[in-house]
Amino acid sequence: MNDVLRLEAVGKTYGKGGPAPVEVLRGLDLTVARGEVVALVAPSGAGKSTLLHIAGLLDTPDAGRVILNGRDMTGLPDKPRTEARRRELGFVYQFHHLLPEFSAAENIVLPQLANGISQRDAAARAADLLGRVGLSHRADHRPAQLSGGEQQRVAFCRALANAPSLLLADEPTGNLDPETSDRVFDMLMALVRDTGLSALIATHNHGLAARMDRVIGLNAVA
Ligand SMILES: Nc1ncnc2c1ncn2[C@@H]1O[C@H](COP(=O)(O)OP(=O)(O)OP(=O)(O)O)[C@@H](O)[C@H]1O
Repeated sequence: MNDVLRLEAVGKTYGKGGPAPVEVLRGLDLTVARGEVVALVAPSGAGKSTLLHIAGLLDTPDAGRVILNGRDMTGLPDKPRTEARRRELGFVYQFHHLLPEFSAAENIVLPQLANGISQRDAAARAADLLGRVGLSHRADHRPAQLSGGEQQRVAFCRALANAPSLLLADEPTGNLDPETSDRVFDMLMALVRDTGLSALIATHNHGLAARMDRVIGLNAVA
């Protein structure tokens, strides 16, 4: 079981059976091996978000299978899918989506408490992660008090809070200026490598994609 994620012949059509169906994915095969960082490069509208939602168990394909850590997740009820999402997956988006009323550290502690980790262990992990991205001195600041790059670094730490096996990221540095994007991306890669995480990272940036282990292109179906 060396693949963390395996998508087999995945298909997705929005509005199937309706007057204006939109076929987005057809017969898509994709694997992410343990410890591998894969870039997903796709033109706008090709179905990158759809694919990440399916891989992230937030949406279901209407054909094919989604296998996460050797377990076929296709057709499972919501409860085990939600559980797997909370324990095995980490998410980073273009915008940080941090909780504004909580500090950087609290934003990393809260998802751990939801998974039954003790306050003490959660706080220690948050401190460790913030240290790895050079933000120990910002632990008690709220998101609005942080720069865009700092907010995104906290979002990376939050995604890793529960030690997932797979990170799914949608344009994780797309909201930052090119120089900050490069620096913050380096930190994300260091975090991923240090923790032995696997990742599927969608980006329009070919320079960033070239720094990952493998690049997968996604073309529009129609
Ligand atoms: N709920 C929906 N109903 C109908 N069509 C949809 C729905 N969601 C997405 N689509 C269509 O599916 C296609 C793929 O959308 P998706 O958001 O996956 O693309 P994307 O590659 O992430 O694009 P971008 O880079 O612009 O975010 C688009 O043509 C979009 O209009």
